[in-house]
Amino acid sequence: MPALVNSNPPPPLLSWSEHPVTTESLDWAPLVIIDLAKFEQPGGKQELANELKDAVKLWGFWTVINTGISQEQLNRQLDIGYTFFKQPLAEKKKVACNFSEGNYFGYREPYRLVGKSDVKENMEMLNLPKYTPNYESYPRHDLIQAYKNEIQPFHRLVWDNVIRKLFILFAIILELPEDYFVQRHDYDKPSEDHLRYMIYHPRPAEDDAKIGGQWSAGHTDFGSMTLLFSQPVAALQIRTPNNEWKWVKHIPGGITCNAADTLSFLTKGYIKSTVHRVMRPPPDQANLERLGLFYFVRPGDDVPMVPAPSPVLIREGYLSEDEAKLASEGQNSDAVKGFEYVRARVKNVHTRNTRHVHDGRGMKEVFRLKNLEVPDFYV
Ligand SMILES: O=C(O)CCC(=O)C(=O)O
Ligand SMILES: [Fe+2]
Repeated sequence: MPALVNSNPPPPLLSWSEHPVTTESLDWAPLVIIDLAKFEQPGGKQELANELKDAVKLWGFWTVINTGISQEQLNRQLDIGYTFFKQPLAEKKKVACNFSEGNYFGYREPYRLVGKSDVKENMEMLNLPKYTPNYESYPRHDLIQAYKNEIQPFHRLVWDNVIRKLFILFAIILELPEDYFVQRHDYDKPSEDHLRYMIYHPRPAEDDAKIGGQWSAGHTDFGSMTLLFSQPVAALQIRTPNNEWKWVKHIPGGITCNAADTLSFLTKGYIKSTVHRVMRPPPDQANLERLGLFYFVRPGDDVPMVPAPSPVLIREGYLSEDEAKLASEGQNSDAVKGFEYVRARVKNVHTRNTRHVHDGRGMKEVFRLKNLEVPDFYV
């Protein structure tokens, strides 16, 4: 008899079809495009680091192309995500985010009301931890388990092909050893990193009008970096250095990237964590489901949250010699570690009362945890 293998075929996938791009001419953000095909070429890393420098300092957002991730691989992930969201709620809730513990892994259900309105959130998401021994016993939905053979390599591919390279470019920009950020975000070490499927469901115009057309309030991301696989439904806006809101344009095959709060405080504000929000799409796209694929990079669980001892930060006045010395000697046994920060931050944001946000006043506070002070926007 042949060896017994799992003979149940995985459930069939629904097929997600890409929407057409908007024909509206919107006020697009002028994001720099980083061509990762140059990365391995002689002098390529230095060239890309030069191109990326202003983007990380001023804009906090940029787009990468030629990532080595194929359209077919991307489409399969979108099909898996779409199929997941079309399952019954009871199935999706089997593995859910636990915000009381600041745990973002699992399914987030759109049950909350937006601000003071009677309008419900319109977005669902599923956050998948890394496929490393640390998360082997972490519960996963049956559908996700059934497609493990595809999700597992994809999850790591995103890190290897894109995240690793961007961290090397940051290190070059800051004149640090090339592996400085890579080591602190190692795929094989525990961290709160996750691959995310996310879907926004269109709302009636009357409902959107009640909440100022805002699908997601202005915020910065908590971790180190976020990757958003570019998709055609325009909705994401960033707040520019001049405090204007500009739309992020679809770059087919590209990945929009943004630096997040951790990289900003590890570099004393040199790397910018830019405020962004999600709005009701333009009229020709306002009735479409918006499916997205993301990778949220978090600092390693055990990484002390102390500034990088970068000569650039010292030269440009972001960091004193004393702070740099302390950081490089690792004399910060009391410093908050990555896991503690991320969990506390997720818990804080998701369990607080944000009912005043949509009354037009917005909010900027400071999140404090031991040695850390992080600006906290909700606008
Ligand atoms: O949907 C998007 O384009 C952005 C979502 C976002 O900013 C987030 O989930 O942090
Ligand atoms: Fe975000």
